[in-house]
Amino acid sequence: MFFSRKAEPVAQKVAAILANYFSVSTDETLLWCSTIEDSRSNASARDAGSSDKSQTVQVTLPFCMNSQLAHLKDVVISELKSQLKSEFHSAQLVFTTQITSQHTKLPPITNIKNIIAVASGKGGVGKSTTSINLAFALMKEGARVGILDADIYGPSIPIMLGNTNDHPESEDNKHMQPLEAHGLVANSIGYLVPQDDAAVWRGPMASRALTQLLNETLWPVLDYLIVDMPPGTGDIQLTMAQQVPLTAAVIVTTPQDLALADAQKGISMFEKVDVPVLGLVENMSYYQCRACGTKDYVFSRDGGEQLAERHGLPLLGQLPLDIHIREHGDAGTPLLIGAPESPIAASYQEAARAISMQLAFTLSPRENSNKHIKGDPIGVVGS
Ligand SMILES: Nc1ncnc2c1ncn2[C@@H]1O[C@H](COP(=O)(O)OP(=O)(O)OP(=O)(O)O)[C@@H](O)[C@H]1O
Repeated sequence: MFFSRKAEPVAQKVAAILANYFSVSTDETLLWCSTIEDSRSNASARDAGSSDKSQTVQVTLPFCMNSQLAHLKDVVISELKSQLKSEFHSAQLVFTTQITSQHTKLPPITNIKNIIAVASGKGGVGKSTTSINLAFALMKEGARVGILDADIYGPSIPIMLGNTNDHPESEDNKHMQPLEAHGLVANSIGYLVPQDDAAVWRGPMASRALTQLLNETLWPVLDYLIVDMPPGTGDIQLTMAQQVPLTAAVIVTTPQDLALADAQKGISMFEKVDVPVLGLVENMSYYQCRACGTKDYVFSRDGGEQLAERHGLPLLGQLPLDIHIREHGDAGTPLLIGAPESPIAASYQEAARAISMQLAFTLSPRENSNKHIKGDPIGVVGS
């Protein structure tokens, strides 16, 4: 078996179909497509006097979308069948995922391809809930994901992961093993110090804690590390955004005017430090009555959409105010784990795919993109 470097006609057709599907250029999608020729089948085809070549087109997507791959494959195969004279079997099209490490101004952290800050201008809008569910949603879509709870003033990730009594282990007193819950690797200031201690830290100590957590954790190879930022847009958040090699940021807001004004400040803060904002997630967009299905727009309507439009940013998702989101978070089994087949879980996954695609389509790959990927350290501690 060998890989062909130049795109064979079938691979070119696949690239054109994908370009149309994702509304990007064929130049981009051609980079995803390669042809694998099975020399054994070719030999047997020749023996049988046939000139048929057994070619497999391999598509390596630079973003994750596992839940949609079967549908995408159906679309490509049915288009190909209408375009090709010869037969093309479904087994001749293979999809894989290889998330690219995107450029950052600061040098990358070992093993982490992309660091995504989830931030909100205002407290209590559901930033941590959104962070954890997006992390699991990205995982479900096929990415390797970790979460870092940088919310020094109210670390809630340990509660949402149901492992508040666990502590990261260290063999050399310098580095920590991250904890693992439901397959997600995590670290949080909440695992290390009593909450009341961290809550009185001043700015420099708080941002030093974040860089230490980031640098001293033995992260396995991760496509995405989600960083749950402390709420607000003050000096502490600005320093954190400056000191960490953030690939991009996602802003969480409710549709309410008050929250939107603060979300706007969040966008400006990341712009100031040259961290691209991928888009907005609107949380608590509406409440849907379980008895009659009526939607109430408790915190106003479509504010996130309008703010996104004003800044030319995508609205990555709209999540309802829903009792299950809160209950599953409190129980240590976030919605994506506790109710993975629910429509709300599907909405988080849609937002996760949008984030992954935004990263792949709007940012530039890092030079020497894999130099900092050293491989998984031995033994991640499970809970
Ligand atoms: N969409 C939602 N539906 C129902 N409850 C939600 C939703 N989003 C968040 N919550 C609940 O609202 C509360 C605050 O959420 P969360 O801790 O995620 O907010 P936060 O913005 O991270 O807060 P902080 O500013 O304190 O860091 C939690 O009890 C959480 O379970």
